[in-house]
Parts: sequence; structure tokens; C-alpha cells
Amino acid sequence: MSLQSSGRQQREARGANARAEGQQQQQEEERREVTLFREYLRIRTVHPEPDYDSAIAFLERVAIDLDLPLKKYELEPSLIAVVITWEGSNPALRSVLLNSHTDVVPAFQEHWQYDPFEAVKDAEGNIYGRGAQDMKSVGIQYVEAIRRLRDEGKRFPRTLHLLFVPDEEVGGFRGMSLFVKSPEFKALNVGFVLDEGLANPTDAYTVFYGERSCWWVTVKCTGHPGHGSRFITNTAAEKLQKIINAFLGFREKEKARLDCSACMTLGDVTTVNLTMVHGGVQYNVVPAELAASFDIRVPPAVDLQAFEQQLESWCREAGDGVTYEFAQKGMDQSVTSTSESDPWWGAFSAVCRDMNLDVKTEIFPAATDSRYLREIGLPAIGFSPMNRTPILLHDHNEFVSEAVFLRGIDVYAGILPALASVPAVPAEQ
Ligand SMILES: CSCC[C@H](NC=O)C(=O)O
Ligand SMILES: [Zn+2]
Ligand SMILES: [Zn+2]
Repeated sequence: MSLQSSGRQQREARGANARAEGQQQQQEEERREVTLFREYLRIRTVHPEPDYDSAIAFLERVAIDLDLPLKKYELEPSLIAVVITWEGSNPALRSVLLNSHTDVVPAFQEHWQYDPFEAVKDAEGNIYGRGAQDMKSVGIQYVEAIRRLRDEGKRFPRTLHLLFVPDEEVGGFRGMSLFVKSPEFKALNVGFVLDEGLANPTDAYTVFYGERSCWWVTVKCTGHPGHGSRFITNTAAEKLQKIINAFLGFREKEKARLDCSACMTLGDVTTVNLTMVHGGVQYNVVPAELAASFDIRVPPAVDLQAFEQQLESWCREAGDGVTYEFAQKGMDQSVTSTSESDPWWGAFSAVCRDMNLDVKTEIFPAATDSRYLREIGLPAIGFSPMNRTPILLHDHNEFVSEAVFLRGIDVYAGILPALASVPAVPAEQ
């Protein structure tokens, strides 16, 4: 038997130590907000088989504890949206929707310092778990901010709805996409939405007012087949080479544009990634068909018609028999107003200023459920209040510190009253 303990044993030992420390600290002083957050992290709502039943049971307990009504809406068998509502003093006004998704992406245990579903808190107070940033923290921060405001006896004119949706991490097609089209959603009478954002490693907080369109495209190249020992003309591979060069050449240019400007962010440029290649039969057979799939993200400022013409011309120039097909083609480019004269943004930004939060507005680089809400004309802001935190969503060792998590509750306890007190906007008068 080796004297050296395996990586797994070391991890387990570290986990046990941290757990022991965590438990000791918890017995002494852990705040209930943190305990609730860690409890939520331990629920395995992880794809491909998320345990939504346990998440719903957890939310039912949260609602009872908050003394607020909870409603469940079945979007598809076993896919349920949960809404917890704090009614405003003037429920005729449009409501504020606080959205979060309950599902999380898979975690590869062997790359984690601690078990991704144990919610270990280390000696520095960092809480590790899949969903720590994306976005179980946010769901609990909404809950705890509301609890605090209610405990203080506050009440605001506008209704606040806490929405917990499934399926976001696999596109929201069976989640938010269905929910926004339902009469039950319409009945929520939503006027403004807060949804997820990203951590920011600096002192600043990033706030997202739009997102890039997601295009997933497969380019199919056909050509002459034949024996692998010959110079066959007009092959699928030569066409594929031109396609890859054109797409990745454009990628280089966009990357250079991002790298050479300090004020540009990922959301301002187009990214192109070759994510799959398909085709071929055996070593000595020149294939009649090869295909490449690309994940392309296009900023809202780009003319989508012109961009598609560009793709079309790259395919034409690659030769005959080159076609493309979309698996995903986001066409909505709505962005939410960040004009100080906009009543919602005005309220949000004013309260951030009052709290001395340094806010940076950006376009979200990937896709969130906000796109379904913006598409039906609702203003939506992506905001996960995590500054001084590395961006670790979907990454190994996802964590947020206890201090940042708790500060985020203070931040919402400032923002929610401002949003729920926005005076009647013109459409409501
Ligand atoms: C367009 S469906 C995919 C949605 C996914 N959202 C989070 O990572 C993304 O790839 O951005
Ligand atoms: Zn998310
Ligand atoms: Zn995610």
C-alpha cells in the first residue's frame, strides 16, 4: 500500500476538515442566510437528471417560512416554474420579476477541491458548490432581502414576484420559453425583470442590459470521393479547409478587435468557435461529405442580415456543394434601456449610486433566460451582485465568499424597494 495518499483521499480529508470547521463555525455563528444558501447548493438539480422535486420541496418550505404564497405552474410534465409573491400595496401596477433558474450544469468531481454538492465553506469563508455563482446564490439573496424588508415592516406599491425556473442551462426551451407564452405569466403583470449576470473580479459590479444572439450553424461540404492514395479533385476536405479558414480568420479579426481596445468587452465582438467536426468513413476513403459546426455569438449592434450574407458568401466561395443549416438562430436584438430618463433604469442606477456601487454596463456574452423576456418587450437587467470574485460559472471549483454573498443581500435590500416603488409609468396611467 502506498504511503502517499491519493488525490481523492486528500480531497476527502480536506473536505472533512473543512466540514468540521464549517460545522463548528456554523454552530457558533453561521448566519441563517448562509445556511439556507448552502442547503440549496446541496440539492442536486444538475443536468442531465436534475432533482427538481427536491428543489420545489425546498422552495415550498422557504415560502412557508417567509409567510408568502407560492404557486406552481407545470410547463411540461415534471418541469415546474415556482412563483412566490409579495403583493404590493397597489397591485394594479405592473410587478417586478426576480428571476432565477434552479438547474445547474454538470460538475466533474475529480477536478474539484471539495464535493461540488456538499457546499463546503473553507476557513476563509469561501462557499464551494455547483451553482454557487450560477445562480443559486442569487435565488437565496432575493429571498433573504425580501425576508429582511418584511421583518422591518416595509411594504411597497409594486408587487414582487420571485420566479424559479427549470431548464435554463439547456437553453430554456422547456422552461422560460414556454412560461413567457402562458396566460399564467401574463397574469403576473410584469413590468421589469432582474435576472442573472456574472461575477466581477474587481471592486465593480457588472450589469447586463442585453445579450449576444446565439447562432449554431453546421456547414456541410460535399465533393468527389475516391481512393485515399490519389489526388482526387474537388474534395469535401478542400472545401472544408476554406470554410474553416474563413470562419476562423474572422474569429482572429474579432479577437484582435477585442484585444486592442481597453473599453471593449466580450459582449461587443462576435465570437466564432469550431465546436464539432463530422464525417469520414475510413483512412483510405476520400469522403463525399464532411461537416463543421460552429458556435457563433453576435452582438446586438451587428446587422444580422448582413452577417448571414457574409456566412453565405464564405460558403459560396468554398466551392459547389457547400450548404449551411442553423440549429439555433437568435434573431431578437432587443436591449434594455440604460437611459437615466428610463424610470426603471433610473431607479436602479440611482440606488446603486446611493450605495456607492461602481456599476459597469455590458452586453452579456452568452445566452440567458432574459432573452425570452426581452423578446416579448420586457426590460430585463442581468445582475448577480458579486464583485471581488473570479468568474467561475460552469467552471471547476465554483465558489462565492460568504462576505460577498451577504453583501449581495444588502445590495438587493437597497435595490428592491427602489424598483418596487417606481411611480406609475406612462403606460400605467
Ligand atoms: C442558446 S441555448 C444555450 C444557452 C446557454 N446558456 C448558458 O450557458 C449558452 O450556451 O449560452
Ligand atoms: Zn445561469
Ligand atoms: Zn449557466
